[in-house]
Amino acid sequence: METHILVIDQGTTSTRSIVFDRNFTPVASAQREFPQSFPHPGWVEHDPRDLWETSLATMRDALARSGLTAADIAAIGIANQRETTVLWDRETGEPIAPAIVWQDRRTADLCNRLTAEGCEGLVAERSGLLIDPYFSATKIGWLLDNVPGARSRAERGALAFGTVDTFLLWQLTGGAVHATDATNAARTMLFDIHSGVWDEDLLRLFQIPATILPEVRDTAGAFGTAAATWLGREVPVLAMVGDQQASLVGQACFSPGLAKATYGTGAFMLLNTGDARPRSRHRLLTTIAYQWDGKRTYALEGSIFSAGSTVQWLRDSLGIITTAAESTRLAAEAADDQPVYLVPAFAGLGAPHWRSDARATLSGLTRGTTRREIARAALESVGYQTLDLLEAMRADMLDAGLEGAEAVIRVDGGMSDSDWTMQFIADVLGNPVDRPVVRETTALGAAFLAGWRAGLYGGPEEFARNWHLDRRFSPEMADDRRSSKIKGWRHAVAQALHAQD
Ligand SMILES: Nc1ncnc2c1ncn2[C@@H]1O[C@H](COP(=O)(O)OP(=O)(O)O)[C@@H](O)[C@H]1O
Ligand SMILES: O=P(O)(O)OC[C@H](O)CO
Repeated sequence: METHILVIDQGTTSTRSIVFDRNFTPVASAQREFPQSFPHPGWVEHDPRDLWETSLATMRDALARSGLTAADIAAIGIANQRETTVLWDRETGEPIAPAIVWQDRRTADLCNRLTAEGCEGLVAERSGLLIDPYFSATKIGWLLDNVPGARSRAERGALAFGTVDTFLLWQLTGGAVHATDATNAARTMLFDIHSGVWDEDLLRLFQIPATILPEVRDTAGAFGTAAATWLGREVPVLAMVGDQQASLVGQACFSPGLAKATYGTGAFMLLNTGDARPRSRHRLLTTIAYQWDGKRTYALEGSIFSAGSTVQWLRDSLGIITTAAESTRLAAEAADDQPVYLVPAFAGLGAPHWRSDARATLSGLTRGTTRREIARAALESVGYQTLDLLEAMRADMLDAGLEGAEAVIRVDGGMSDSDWTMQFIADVLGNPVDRPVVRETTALGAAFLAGWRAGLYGGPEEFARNWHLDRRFSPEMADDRRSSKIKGWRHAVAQALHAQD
């Protein structure tokens, strides 16, 4: 009986596969890490074969652990790290080079040049994005120009491009399907998010031949069939979705005004804007939240580069904690009267600043400062950065004459385990923060989309009714204390930015 869903969650540092039953309860999972490669400063690469092999291995392991067989699986859903770029040979399926990961900054000079030449308007208008090495377009161009023979092979139709979803689908279907979904296409900087097609002007600007591009399909829909070789029987692939959009779905943020924030290594906040595509005046991204039945729903997105990674820095570089959870205990014991600020610009600052040259600062130290105050400053930095994103989102919504973001934000990701941090976020936002019972929202979102399309489950309304609150964190901080803390943060950010000027 085809009663279960198998999800691949292919992330930046590890791949997981989870088997869900028809009520979206996870019944078995498997996880594998794979090597990260940093061949030069600012470069980040993955071996695309690792992404596929860990996907296959974890799918098989999760299925074996569930005690089920492929005959019990109604559909496969894929959620994936976004923007990461793969080029492969259509004949052999072999990648022509390592995947260039979303974090890779090697095309920064080209992006700066295009911005200086005034191309930002066209890019923002069509793709909803800012010109930045984060997105796929300049990564593809780099591969075409730097892998010997790549451009001419691409021009004669011998190469295929894909984000990770597309590469995994190609492998799963034995090269039969070269497709992506609208959420992933929206991250390439080559896609017209308004009409839902590859954009000829952007392709010309970034010098990308159309021959390499995948077909763009609905987020929930038919993507072909995984070959019987992999799981012992053919299984349809019925959903593909970028991981941050997957968690927006998993958090049941289907109505305009609903927002989610995922706190993992970095943090990503997405606000559902419905049919509206507000052009951000505060350096946020306009992106596709999901597409089904040919209809696109949009979102505003802000990304914070350092969230959980700031806690990892306390652990691995400073050595002042031994586990991530210890940061919470220390922060709770910190002296209240010490205004210590950590601006975690370890990899520059993301939205709304987009300053890759900014560097981290730790300020307000006195002779009495201990690791407690530093741990608290690290956790608080996540709250302040969330505030900066939320304020930018509200201002954009107001400018566009749209309803502002609803007061409640749904949170998930590893760091949402920290009650102290979630309470601080609620305090500094002056808004409630809701944490759901199920925090595997990325895989859950992909499972819902595939299960819905497989006919195992009703639509979004039914799924939304099954979203359950674990805990609401309500703001408790006094207004004057809140204002003075925010003022201190703004001052610290200004210092971090000016230090580079
Ligand atoms: N109790 C906690 N307090 C603070 N940070 C935490 C806690 N638990 C996990 N983290 C942080 O959350 C991150 C892991 O979250 P996860 O969602 O698994 O990340 P990713 O998917 O990006 O790998 C780590 O960076 C870790 O430092
Ligand atoms: O793989 P994650 O969870 O770090 O997510 C990465 C994002 O999709 C990058 O845009």
